[in-house]
Order: sequence, then structure tokens, then C-alpha cells
Amino acid sequence: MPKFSANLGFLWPDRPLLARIDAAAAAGFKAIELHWPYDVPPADLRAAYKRHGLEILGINTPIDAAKGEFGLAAVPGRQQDFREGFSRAATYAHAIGARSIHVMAGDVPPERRAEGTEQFLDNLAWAAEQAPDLTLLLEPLNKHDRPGYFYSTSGEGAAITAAAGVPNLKLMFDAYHVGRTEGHVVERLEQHWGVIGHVQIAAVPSRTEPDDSEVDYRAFFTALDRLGYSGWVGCEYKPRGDTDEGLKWTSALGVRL
Ligand SMILES: O=C(O)C(=O)[C@@H](O)CO
Ligand SMILES: [Mg+2]
Repeated sequence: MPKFSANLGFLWPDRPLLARIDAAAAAGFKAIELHWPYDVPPADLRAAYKRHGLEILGINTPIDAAKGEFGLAAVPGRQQDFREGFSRAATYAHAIGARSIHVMAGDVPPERRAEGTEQFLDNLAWAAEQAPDLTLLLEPLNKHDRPGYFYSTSGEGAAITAAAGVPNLKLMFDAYHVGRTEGHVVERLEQHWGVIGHVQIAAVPSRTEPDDSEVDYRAFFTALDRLGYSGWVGCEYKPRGDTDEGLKWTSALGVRL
């Protein structure tokens, strides 16, 4: 059975980030991953997870939610803004001791896709040079949740990863996004195995706890074991109610945190 990390972008939404870290440790998680922790001073964040002996995995490049933006790496004309945001992410990741950054592509209209692809590749090469010690993750987001996003399928993510030709660039395989629009999740996992750097899960289609899902997560975890996955599986779901109560999905699926 793989190891599971708590995605504190979604879990324990009823409390501030530092309290989520305490909750994750109390629930038995040994690793955490974050979305946008930038409002919390890095020293406080580091002290909070170190106190519990947790591992810290990754963060996302900053977004401007007020402007409806979801990343900038592939957005034509926003190269300078992307680079400033990436530098902020790398500085923060180094300060807290995180090991990866999800480089968010952003929304790109179909007629500007070629331009977006060129810019994305250029930005990825630049970012990889800025932070050679960090893993950069690429994550296609399904079209139901984010219709205008630059990419939506695991195949597109793998193609960009290959085209960038950068050693520290990997695919984030979020089984929720893959299951939501592509299906055949184990087949996709096997297909892209060589470029996968991190895995995330949630029920399909509800994005809640993974015990009531169109994706057969028992089979998915077995496939990860068979493939020899030694990384973490990020629990990136939106709890149906109380997060601790919802963790009974672990025993339902034979998982021990
Ligand atoms: O939405 C997801 O899936 C993520 O992993 C986030 O990092 C970006 O929204
Ligand atoms: Mg995800």
C-alpha cells in the first residue's frame, strides 16, 4: 500500500493553515502538501510541521484568484509576471524545505494555444534552471472544473513534459482529473509512468473522500504498488463534512496512515 499525504489546500477547511498541520499530524499523516501558503510566514510554517516530524512535499505557484487567474506559465504576454511568481514560489519552497512546485499553466484561449505552448516551454526551461534542486510538476486540470485551462488530459501533460526536455520536470498524476474526463485511470497511469512525479486522489465525480468513486481506488493503489511507486499519494479531496470523520475512508479501502 502506498504512503498518503494530507493536502492542506482542501482538508480541514474549517481552520487556518497552521491548525490544519496540527490536525494532519493528529490524524496520523506523515506528510503534507499545500496549495498557496504564501500568507503564512515561512518560519512559522516550517516550525509547525517540524514540531510534528512531518515531511513537506509541494506548493503551487501563486495565483490571483481575485482576477480569476489560475496560473500564468502558459498565458501569452504574462511572462514577466509568471517569472516573478515563480521566483516567489521557489523562495518560499526553499524557506520551508518543500521539494516540489506545481507550475500552474493558467487559462489560454484556443486561438492562442500555439503561442501559449511556446511560452510554457520557454518558462519551464527558465524555471528549471532557477530551481534545479526542486521538482517542477505539471498538472492538467479537467475541463468540467476549469474549462479554459491550458491543458486537460494526461496525454497533453506528458507531451509538454517530454517537449520541455528538462530533467527536474514531472507530471502530477491526479487520478481525480484523469478519471473525470479520460477514464481508464490505471491504463493512463501505466502509459505515463516514466514521467510521473506525484500522485493525487479524490472521488470521481464528486471530488470528496475516495471511498465512493467511479475510480476503483483499491485497484489503483494495487497498480501503484505493482509499478513500484515509492512516492506519496496526495489526499486532495473536499471532505463531505467533518474531515476527521471522513477519514474513515481509509479503513474502508484498507489504508493505514
Ligand atoms: O486542482 C488540483 O487538482 C490541484 O492539484 C491544485 O494544485 C491546483 O488547483
Ligand atoms: Mg491535483
